Amino acid sequence: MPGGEATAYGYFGPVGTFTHQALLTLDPPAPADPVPYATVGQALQAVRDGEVAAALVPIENSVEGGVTATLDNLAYGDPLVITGEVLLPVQFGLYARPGTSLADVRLVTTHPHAEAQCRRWLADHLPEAEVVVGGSTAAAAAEVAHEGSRFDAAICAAVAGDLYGLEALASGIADNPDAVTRFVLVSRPVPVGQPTGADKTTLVLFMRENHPGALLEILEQFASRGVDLCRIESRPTRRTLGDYCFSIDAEGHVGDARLAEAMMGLYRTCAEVVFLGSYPRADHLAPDVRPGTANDDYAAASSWLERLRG
Ligand SMILES: O=C(O)C(=O)C[C@]1(C(=O)O)C=C[C@@H](O)C=C1
Repeated sequence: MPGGEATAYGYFGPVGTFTHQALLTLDPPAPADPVPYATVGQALQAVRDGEVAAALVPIENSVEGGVTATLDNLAYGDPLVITGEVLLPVQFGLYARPGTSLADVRLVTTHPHAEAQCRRWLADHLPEAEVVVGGSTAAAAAEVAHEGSRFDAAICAAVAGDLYGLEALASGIADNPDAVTRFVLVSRPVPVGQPTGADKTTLVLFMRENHPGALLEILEQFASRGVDLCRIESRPTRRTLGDYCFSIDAEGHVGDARLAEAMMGLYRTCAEVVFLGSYPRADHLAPDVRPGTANDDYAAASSWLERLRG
């Protein structure tokens, strides 16, 4: 970087995406002049290239599930780590150029996750309309705003509709009004922060070979140490059809003895364990520590073993 290390953050843009709104709620706040990128891949590549200090990208939605562009990029690209997360309730509206009525809408554009979250409304209110999925909800709004755009309307946030000079044809159109998207702040590998008592750890696990009970062996590492999982999904390894790895969020921090022990068990059991960071939970929920799994319990067990070994 000319002029030294980058300090600005990147995000999945343009201005007006849900990711941009989530960025504005970061605590501590993001440095001034965040940089929008048109795709999750470009935002994460900018972090790898040192163009930005970190990037905020969506990873999971309460209705549509994992954002595969993010999960796969983190699992397979050059190493990156998650240092924080943000939760944002997401609500959608249908926005069009002023003067358009609902009856005029034939062609709609939006982000694939937004389309999936408004499917019922679209089937009920615009059964004849075609939906073309594109970059992001805000990019869809910007596209519709062009005079002469082939699209009649965009599904996006009210912020994006207003920003790009569109008018709401309908608001609150999500099939589930309580949907929440989770975003993660990603940087190049940095020393892991201190445990806060309410943390999450993200891992990707590659198995040695497929065999009966392989997933159970992974789950046992967590279960026997009283570690709860917040998310587990399988993703193709891209090697051969039917070969999958597991993307996991576990409750706790690599500095917590029970999670560290579970990770050592995974290291022994799996072909590869990709550590994607331990970071504070956005909901500040502290884990329910099962009897015998606190740091003191592990320390007492180690001292006992040391005494036995003389
Ligand atoms: O397109 C946007 O506005 C985004 O920030 C992306 C994204 C997603 O990837 O899930 C974020 C939240 C909504 O669920 C829909 C789209």
